[in-house]
Amino acid sequence: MEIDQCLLESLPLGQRQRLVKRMRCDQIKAYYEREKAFQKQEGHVKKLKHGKNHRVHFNLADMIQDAIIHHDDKEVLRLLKDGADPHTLISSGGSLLHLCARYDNAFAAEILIDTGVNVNHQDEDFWTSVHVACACDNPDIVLLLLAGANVLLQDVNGNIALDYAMEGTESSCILLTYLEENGVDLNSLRQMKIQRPMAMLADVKQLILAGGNVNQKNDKGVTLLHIACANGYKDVASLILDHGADVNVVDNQYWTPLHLAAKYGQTNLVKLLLMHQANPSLLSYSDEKPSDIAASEFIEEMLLKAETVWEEKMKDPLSVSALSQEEPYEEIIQDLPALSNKLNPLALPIAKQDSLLEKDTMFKDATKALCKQQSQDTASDNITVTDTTKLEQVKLMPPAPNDDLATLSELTDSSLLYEIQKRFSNNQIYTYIGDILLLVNPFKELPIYSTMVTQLYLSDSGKLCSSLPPHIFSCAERAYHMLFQERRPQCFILSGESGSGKTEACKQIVKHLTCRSSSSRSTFDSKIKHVSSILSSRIYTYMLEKSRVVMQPLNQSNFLVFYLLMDGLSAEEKYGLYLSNLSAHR
Ligand SMILES: Nc1ncnc2c1ncn2[C@@H]1O[C@H](COP(=O)(O)OP(=O)(O)OP(=O)(O)O)[C@@H](O)[C@H]1O
Repeated sequence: MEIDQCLLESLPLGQRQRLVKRMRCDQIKAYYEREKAFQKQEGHVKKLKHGKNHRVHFNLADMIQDAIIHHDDKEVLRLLKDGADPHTLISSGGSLLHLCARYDNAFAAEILIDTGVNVNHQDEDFWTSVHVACACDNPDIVLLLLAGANVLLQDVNGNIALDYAMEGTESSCILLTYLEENGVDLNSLRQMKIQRPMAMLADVKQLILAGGNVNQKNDKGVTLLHIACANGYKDVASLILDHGADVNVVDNQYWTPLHLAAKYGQTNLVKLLLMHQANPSLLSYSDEKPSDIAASEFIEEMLLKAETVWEEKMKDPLSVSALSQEEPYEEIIQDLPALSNKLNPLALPIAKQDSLLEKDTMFKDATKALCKQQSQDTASDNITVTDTTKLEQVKLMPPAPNDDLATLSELTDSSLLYEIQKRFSNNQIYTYIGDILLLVNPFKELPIYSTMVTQLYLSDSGKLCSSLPPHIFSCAERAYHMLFQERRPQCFILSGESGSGKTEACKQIVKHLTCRSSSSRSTFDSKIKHVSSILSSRIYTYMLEKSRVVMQPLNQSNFLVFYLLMDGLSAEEKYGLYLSNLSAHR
């Protein structure tokens, strides 16, 4: 039913509304009919191809990993009976036992040991499952593994499992008793560990003597300086720096040696790098400065001061020479907290730190912070940064009674609007309404999307964590788990008017899901980023709605992909496609 717009506008209001309603009904009817016809056709094609409806299939190796993670004991037994390989390797090169150690699944671990798996299997960082069990403090698994495992096996950093067991934990006590009972002397273990930096120092000296390049990168862009700084090998770092190492060198993830020293709590290395004019303001791949990821407040404070000094230097380059290299950090280093004698458990391979320790520690920190805030002030107006937590963690609001509007006692337009407005003014932009997540676009950057936050929302079961506020990451997490539970594709429906934040929400969902794609996360992440930038309908600060492609307003850009296309085509190809200059096309 087509009606002329002018005619429509000339009608009285009531008549116009009735007409428009009829038009809508016709449209919807036509839409359903088209859909029905389309589905029939699709079903026919699928039947021809497969003879049955499409379903997602998982292989046994994936299914057994999932069953171990979710403590689904029956499923583990069934899968093993159906032929799942107990020697299956997981993405980190570890075994299923590593997975049991990570997820504290003693039942599955026992079954796997009974089938004869190698309890001393080492993953790509040479971690055994005892290393994992200690790092995650899962004492039942430690006890179970002691029966056959060699607890003195070293990982890539020369650390034995005990080095990752926090002092005073049950895992640490079990291991210490075991070592004592077996006559292992802790002092000789320490000596063994000290040999590592000595060996590196000797290797580096030899490299320098032979005229080698101290800035040589490996396939991950990592240099000797990165390694020395992450591990706290001060003598090695000093030597390399004195022989022309680039202090601001970045690896493939844009991590500088300063990022690593800060992240792994190597206070002296942070100081050394700053004295060698390391730039404290460089951003990593995930847009973080070294101060954002500092392992201790002390390091963070040192870096923040250095950032100020650096900024001043940038404003007035002449002052660089006026600044003594030692002075700015001299005063700080005197307050250096006493270094512990214990083997340093922070000297972890980066991937391990991220996947094992960071999540647990952060979660504890964040929940601590959230509880603290909640008891201080439930209205969350007076948010204070606690001593033990990072800024970005506290910016997550504490859970509140109005997190789910479906639970309100009075549900009217005005009560809903009131609650949403109240939340919005608290920067609580996400609200649940039952299963639906409502977002109010804040049009400003909120520190609630960092990798740390996404880690917090990772859940083993897919259940919403009650100590975390509503968030797009929790929806992404739920979809991820539903994928496994229902064994069929999941989809997100993002609805809202133009500019309401659908594209951004979609990006956050993808970001969270890429975190789940464990092994090749960084490459997957960058692939996704590339795709989104090509498909982007917005360029720089211009807004280009898809509907505007047919009518492009003055001074607004086209789709990014169009410029890329024009850039890549030869003159002949352009001619063949009737393309002339950029501005001639809408
Ligand atoms: N969660 C958010 N936090 C901060 N700013 C946001 C958020 N979501 C959206 N924005 C801001 O709003 C702008 C528009 O959002 P977005 O592009 O996601 O809207 P959209 O719903 O996809 O619009 P359209 O339907 O026109 O494509 C973004 O460029 C960004 O500046």
